[in-house]
Order: sequence, then C-alpha cells, then structure tokens
Amino acid sequence: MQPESLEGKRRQPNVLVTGTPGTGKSTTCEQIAEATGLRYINVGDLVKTQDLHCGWDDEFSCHIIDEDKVCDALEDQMGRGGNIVDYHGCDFFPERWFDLVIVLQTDNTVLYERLEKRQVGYSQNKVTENVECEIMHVIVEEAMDSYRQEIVQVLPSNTVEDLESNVERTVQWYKQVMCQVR
Ligand SMILES: Nc1ncnc2c1ncn2[C@@H]1O[C@H](COP(=O)(O)OP(=O)(O)O)[C@@H](O)[C@H]1O
Repeated sequence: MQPESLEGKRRQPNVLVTGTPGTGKSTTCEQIAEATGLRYINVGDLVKTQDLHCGWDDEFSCHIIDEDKVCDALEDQMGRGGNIVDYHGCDFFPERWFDLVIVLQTDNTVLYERLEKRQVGYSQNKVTENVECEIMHVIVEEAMDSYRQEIVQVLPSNTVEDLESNVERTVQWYKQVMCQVR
C-alpha cells in the first residue's frame, strides 16, 4: 500500500472499509479507529439514527438506504478528512472521498457460521443471500469498478491473525500518509 497525496484540502486521509456483512468491517474499523484516532462512521447505524432511508425492505428486514441523503449528510465531514467509513456497499460514495478502500473477504464456510450466530434479524434467506454475495465477489467487483485500482486493497478476514495484520498494515499506511502531510 503506497500512500499518495491527499485529495483537495484534507489534512487527514479518509478510509473506506467495505465487504459483505459478517466479513469483519466493524471489528476492523473499531480497532483502526482506536489506533489512529480516525473517526469511525458506521453508515448502517447512521441510516437508522438519522432516518437516511426511504422505507423498510420486508424481504431482507432492513431499511432501504437513501444514498443521496447519506452522501449529503457526510459531505462536510468527509471533506475535512480523518474518517474511517464502514458499509457493505461502495458504489454510491463520491470517488474523491477516499484515499484507501479496503475490501474484506471471508471464506464461505467461515462467513456462514458467523452469520448464523447473528441473533437479530438474520433469517436463513439473509444468511444465504450474503454468502452468495461473497461467493460471487460482488463487493470486490463493485470496489474495482468504483475506485482507482491503486487505492483498493482486498484483504482476507478469516482469522484473528488476519484481523491483526489488516489493522497493523492500515495503521502503518496511515502513519506514512500523516508523515507526508506534515
Ligand atoms: N478476522 C476475523 N477473524 C475472526 N473473527 C472475526 C474476524 N473479523 C470479525 N470477526 C467476528 O465476526 C463477527 C462479525 O464481525 P463484524 O465486525 O460485526 O462484521 P461486519 O461489520 O462486516 O458485519 C463478529 O463476531 C466478529 O468478532
């Protein structure tokens, strides 16, 4: 991961962590945020708490995200930099927002077990849908189509060792970027 200069007037980078639900985005983001001081933004939570949705999807038991509202709500904060954003999709954010895009990937069987353990709102449909999404590399392709390849990192997230390594390499990247900005 070679840091590049930051876009616009940002004094700190913005990082996007994406991937199928259950791949470890929030766990990874929380640890990176703690080590770097980046502000953690969980877009799913934001959609709920700030009503950035256009209704409820009965089939998948989730809010239907209003992408324009989410982008409007985050624009100023993202312009200032210093954020780590967590969402299971990535094609509707402005490309200019991010300096690094991490896509977490988890083996099907591991992901299946993780999702089955989820208590709230995880029907069999939803588990199967998400595992299929992972098998088809939906989010990896979305990220590759939406951002410059140089800033996209596809990282395995199967084990605690993977988690530690993903956090460590991102913290190192952040430190390098901050050295260049100063
Ligand atoms: N690399 C990893 N190795 C082992 N367990 C993990 C890893 N990443 C996440 N987990 C565990 O998997 C579950 C789902 O992780 P979570 O961070 O909530 O995923 P997401 O935010 O992508 O939905 C949690 O119980 C978490 O502790």
